[in-house]
Amino acid sequence: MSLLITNIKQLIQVHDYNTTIIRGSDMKKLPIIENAYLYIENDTIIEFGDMSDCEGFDAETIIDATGKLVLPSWCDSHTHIVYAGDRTSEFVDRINGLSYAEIAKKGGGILNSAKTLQNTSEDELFEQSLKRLNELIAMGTGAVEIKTGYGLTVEAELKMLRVIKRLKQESLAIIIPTLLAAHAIPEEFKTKKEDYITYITEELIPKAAELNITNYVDVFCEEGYFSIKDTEAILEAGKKFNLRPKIHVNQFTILGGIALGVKYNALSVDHIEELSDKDIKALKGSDTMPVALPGCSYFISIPYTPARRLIDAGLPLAIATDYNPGTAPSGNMNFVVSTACVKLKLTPEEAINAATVNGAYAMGISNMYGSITRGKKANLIITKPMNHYSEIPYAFAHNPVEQVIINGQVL
Ligand SMILES: N=CN[C@@H](CCC(=O)O)C(=O)O
Ligand SMILES: [Zn+2]
Repeated sequence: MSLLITNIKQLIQVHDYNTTIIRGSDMKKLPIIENAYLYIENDTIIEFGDMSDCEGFDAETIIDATGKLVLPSWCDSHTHIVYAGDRTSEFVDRINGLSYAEIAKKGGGILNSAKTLQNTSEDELFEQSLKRLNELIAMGTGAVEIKTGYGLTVEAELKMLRVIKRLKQESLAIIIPTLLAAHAIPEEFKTKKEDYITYITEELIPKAAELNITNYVDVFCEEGYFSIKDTEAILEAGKKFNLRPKIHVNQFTILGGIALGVKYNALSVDHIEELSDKDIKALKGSDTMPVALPGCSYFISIPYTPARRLIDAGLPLAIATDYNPGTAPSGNMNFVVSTACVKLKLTPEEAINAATVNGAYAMGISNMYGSITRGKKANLIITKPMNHYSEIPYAFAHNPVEQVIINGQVL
């Protein structure tokens, strides 16, 4: 199967060499070719260049992209899209002034979603999740991380993992599963949190590892959820099964989760609505990607990640949706890219780098995804007609995506 895309107004995120992470001031650069072509064989990018050099390709399919842009599809490195039902009643509570903690206290929050998921059949959970997955693919996402964390029992967490595995089998999208058993303390463990930690470390993680579906472990390191000591015990247990951390940190309070994540060589530390100079120091020189989730800040009205401080300190940054029923019920990466510009003060170049190469890095797949590079997988967005990539974040809440290509297949 071969595909030639011609007359591309701007071919975006073009790298001759395998770029796997973009840091600091380099995030301001977004390499493009104006009036370009792109040639794909099967699932792989074979060649690209100036339209004037587009000769000798005998492609089975030709797409004329006159007036349109082509860029790598979005890499959404933080989602919780496997959930059951919704939490619309909490939405109204929040409008009426209740905080995330207050809503959780009155029986809402993660435990509410866990109860619903435990009572939902595996098939039904799969159907609901597939619908969300297809919606976000249509909005330009080609690779997505999906967390467990609404099970909170061995049975329900494994059910979530099996659903993620099925999504992986049935969808063209690249799916990276993460085990988030330490998402909240179940009601029955409320007065004996230590026992839940033991349950996770001695039962849940070993059983989940047996399924061989995930390479990552997550913890909600936050006041009222999992302390630094709890988080360390879980990361230590994960390490025995080669599960690399991708953790929730600094969403509401700074507990020291960033330094702990770096100590355990976390692939990413996510949220960071709160940030100290000590956190920045811990991240410097590490292989850990900070991830901002502006959709969550928008939806529950908490501070936006101080992204400028991270990037201006020479660090990389990824952005993701955090798609979940409680704090970010949207998988629209176009909105995230726009919000990153408007609220996090990223330039369009920085936001696109954060949502492509660095998003792929935060899923451990940036050697194959996230940029237009010969030999990398052909995961692409063809936009609607527009003049410049800045229009993607500028026209917020518009859908800039006309066509999505995943692993060389036009959807
Ligand atoms: N904060 C922890 N986890 C999710 C929210 C989960 C929920 O409220 O259902 C987040 O990333 O925001
Ligand atoms: Zn999350």
